Amino acid sequence: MTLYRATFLHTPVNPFHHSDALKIEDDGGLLVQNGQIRESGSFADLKAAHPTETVEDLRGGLLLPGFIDTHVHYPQVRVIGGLGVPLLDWLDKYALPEEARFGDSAHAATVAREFVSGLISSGTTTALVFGSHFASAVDTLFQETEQVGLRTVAGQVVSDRMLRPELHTTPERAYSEGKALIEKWHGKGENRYAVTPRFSLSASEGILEACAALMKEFPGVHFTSHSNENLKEVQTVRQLFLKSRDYIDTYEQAGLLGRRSVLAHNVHMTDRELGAMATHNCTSAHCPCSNSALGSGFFPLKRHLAAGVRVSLGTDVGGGTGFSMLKEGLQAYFMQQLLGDSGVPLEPSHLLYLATRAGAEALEMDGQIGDFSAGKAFDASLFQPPEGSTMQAVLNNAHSTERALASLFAGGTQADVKRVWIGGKEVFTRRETAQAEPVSA
Ligand SMILES: O=c1[nH]c(=O)c2nc[nH]c2[nH]1
Ligand SMILES: [Zn+2]
Repeated sequence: MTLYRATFLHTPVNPFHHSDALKIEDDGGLLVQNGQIRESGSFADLKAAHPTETVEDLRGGLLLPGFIDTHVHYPQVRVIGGLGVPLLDWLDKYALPEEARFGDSAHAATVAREFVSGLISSGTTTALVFGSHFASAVDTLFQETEQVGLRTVAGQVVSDRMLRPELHTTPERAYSEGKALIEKWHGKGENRYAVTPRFSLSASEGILEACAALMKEFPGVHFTSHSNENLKEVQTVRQLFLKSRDYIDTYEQAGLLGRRSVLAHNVHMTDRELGAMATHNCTSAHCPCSNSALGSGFFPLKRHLAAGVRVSLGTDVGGGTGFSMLKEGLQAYFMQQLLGDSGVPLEPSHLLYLATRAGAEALEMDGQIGDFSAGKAFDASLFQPPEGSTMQAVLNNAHSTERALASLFAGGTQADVKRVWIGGKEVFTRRETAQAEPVSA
């Protein structure tokens, strides 16, 4: 067993429901055996109870539960930064041409490495991933995540209209390729499968039926898609699905909504749609950087909470601007501030919860990951800014550990991630480089 000594913070309960949800151990101890946390508390108590265990000293930074990104696109790493256009134009101009390249296995393998290393080096240990339209590229992604150990819920993206011909499939092929991928990867190591129609705009009723058939045949799989992101998209979906009451109803009528369903965005929601999401116990993945970059709109967090809809956080790379869940937390905070009375004032506890435990709940993995309680896997990220950096000065002089957490969300980047563990295995260690010196006159 290893006794990790660290300043750690976590949210074992939901801060939107409990005012004391943020738990802080300034000099904490986590006793880890076979990748699982056996005991969690103060270092002094754990050391007294286990005087002979090996101690690994992680003091000097903040240890957080590994981030859980609940909406991120594997084939969009290289289109990060396509600014200046709304969703449907962004898809045509940036995302879809790049996604059409994933029939090329060498390209798919190179980007799979970029994608997985981008996530773990940002402190993300679990991700709900929008895969590729090409089954072979999804297989490549799972091979990479299995090798690295990233906890991954992913699936083949399916569509049969309004994208481009290379990205279209048929209901029959969507079913047969999905079935083969599920049988190969769902439950293998830390991989799970998510049935993934791209969005109702690009999916006929036949595609949604094929998705439902897979979910009926394999009840443990997850479901993910997009919904209510952009007004033009919403209007088009309304015209395409004349028998549906609204956007959410297109998925609801197909029988795709349940406890393991995560819908990204949900910016333009009716009260009926929020009620339906609450009834089906599914989750909205809020992607604030993407919503800002694409000008999609302000996420109605207050209305989600009032309706009892679960909310988690996603980076939405590449509509979003990078893999940092710290940046997503900050952008969520900014947008709620800008909403004034219609917004929810977010505190550090909310940001940490949204970036960690909320994702575990969205994926129904909260019995296993999401916080540092005894019994959870040791999935953790150590944030320790480089020597001489501004962030180091800020954290070292924070008035409290809670303030340090707020500062980390405000100014932390990938450069501040020092070490990352998944199930007790260290999957990322920062290479220390020579310190930059100011040039003297
Ligand atoms: O943000 C988004 N990114 C996408 O790739 C996409 N496809 C459909 N809807 C989408 N929204
Ligand atoms: Zn997306």
